[in-house]
Parts: sequence; C-alpha cells; structure tokens
Amino acid sequence: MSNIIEVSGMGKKVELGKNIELQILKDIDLVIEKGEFISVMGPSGSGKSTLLYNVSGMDRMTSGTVTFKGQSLSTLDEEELAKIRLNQMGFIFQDINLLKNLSVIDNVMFPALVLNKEDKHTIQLKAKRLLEMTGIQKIADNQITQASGGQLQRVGICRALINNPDILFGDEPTGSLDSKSTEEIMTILAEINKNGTTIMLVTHDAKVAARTEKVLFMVDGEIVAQKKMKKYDALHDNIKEREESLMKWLVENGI
Ligand SMILES: Nc1ncnc2c1ncn2[C@@H]1O[C@H](COP(=O)(O)OP(=O)(O)OP(=O)(O)O)[C@@H](O)[C@H]1O
Repeated sequence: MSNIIEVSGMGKKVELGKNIELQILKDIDLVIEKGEFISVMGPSGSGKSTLLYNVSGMDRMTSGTVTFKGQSLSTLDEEELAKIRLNQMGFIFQDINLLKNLSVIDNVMFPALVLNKEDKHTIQLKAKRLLEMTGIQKIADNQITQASGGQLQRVGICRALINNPDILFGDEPTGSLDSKSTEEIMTILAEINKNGTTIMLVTHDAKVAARTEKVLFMVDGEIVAQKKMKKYDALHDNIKEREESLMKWLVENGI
C-alpha cells in the first residue's frame, strides 16, 4: 500500500517568553498509509492535537518534513496549504463551528460552494447523499441551532466529506458525545474508511481507538508506542475483545 503522509524528524517549538521555549513535538517520524484508520492517544498535554495540526499543515512545524501525497508541505505558502486542505483534506472537531445562520444542508454544501468546482445542483445532490449516509436527511432544512450534539457531529462529518477528501482528520470528534452517539459516529467513520478515505483521529477514549487499526501513544511530545490491529469489522469482530486487548496493551506498556 502506498503512503499518503510521511513525517520525518518533526519538531514543534514555541516561545513562551524571553528565553523560554517549549518543545511540544520532538523528532517525530510517522508514516500513514493510504486507507489506514489511525488514532492517537496519550495523556493531556502530550502533544496529540499539535501533532494532528502539524501533520495536516494547519500549523507550521519548526523542524523536520511532512509530505502529503509526495508533496512537501513546508515548501507551500499559506494560500497553497489552504487549497490542499479545502480540496483534499477534511476536518472534524469536538466543537464543530458550524455557521449558525445557515440550515443543516447549507452548512454541508458550504465548502463545496467555496471550492466552486461543481454546479450548485450537483453539490446539493451530494450533500443529500451524505445526509442520508449519516442518517440525518430528515433535518436537512432545519436551522443548525435546532440540531442535537450527535446530529451536529454528523453535520460536521458531512461537511468534512463534501469535497471528497483523501484524508479525514478528527480532533476528539466524539469528545462531547454520550457512548451511544459515539458508537454511531464511529460506525459512520468506519464506513467512510471502508470506502477508501484515510482517517487520523485524536482521542482519549479507548472505545474509539479500539475501532481503529493503529493506535499511536504519545508522551511528552514523542510517540512512545504503537499498536497495530486488524481493520475493525463491525459485523464480525467483537468490540469488547478489542477494547480489552487495547487496555491490556496500555497497561503492559505502563501507559
Ligand atoms: N501555541 C502554543 N503556545 C504555547 N503552548 C502550547 C501551544 N500549543 C500547545 N501548547 C502546549 O503544548 C502541550 C501540548 O498541547 P496539545 O494540545 O497538543 O496536547 P494534547 O495531548 O492534545 O492535550 P489534550 O489531550 O489536553 O487536548 C500543552 O502543554 C500545551 O499547553
């Protein structure tokens, strides 16, 4: 399988004050294969979100290289990076930042209208299909302010997918959801991954990580352990066993 992302020697340092620096990421090497479903775990403050932002070109690392589909991100200016993010990457966050004055479907369509590659009718059809896939077609014309937390997260996923990204990045995408909604969102993400989209998620939740196929564990800005698993198949795999195996691995590694 080919690599979609290659990270070599990634460091991220910030200045906190005069002569005070914080090295948030330390010499990270990481390869993400096309079609992989990866999660990043680790204690609070270990650098998980910073890793996600730097791998996706949302933030600028201070040392090392990242290539996305063979192209080095550090050679690109802000405009070029923004274009890649809009065209080829999707983002879902805990706080989804949807546009409050637009309906559900208009929020989903928005990035495609900005990209301006297809006509409005085609975009609308695509948005409807995504709303159906995530089970929220009935609220398509509702105002975004009327949607529940789980529905908002689904809208966020549809919006992230409208431009057919190669990779979807999620920073605690289920962080504000109850366990039932978390399971439903993870089932949707597994389906998206099965259809070929690479996914990288930051999570505190072992239930979420157990549904991915590679778990990276970070401590103090470094990836200290990795667990590779079989791709999760909701129909045939026992999720409890995967969660237990993941918890055992975390304990065995003292993490
Ligand atoms: N721009 C910044 N300026 C200063 N410190 C920062 C900056 N960004 C991150 N940090 C610090 O770097 C460390 C790692 O932050 P990061 O948000 O990546 O951790 P995390 O593992 O995602 O944490 P959490 O699980 O709590 O979200 C933290 O100590 C954070 O306070």
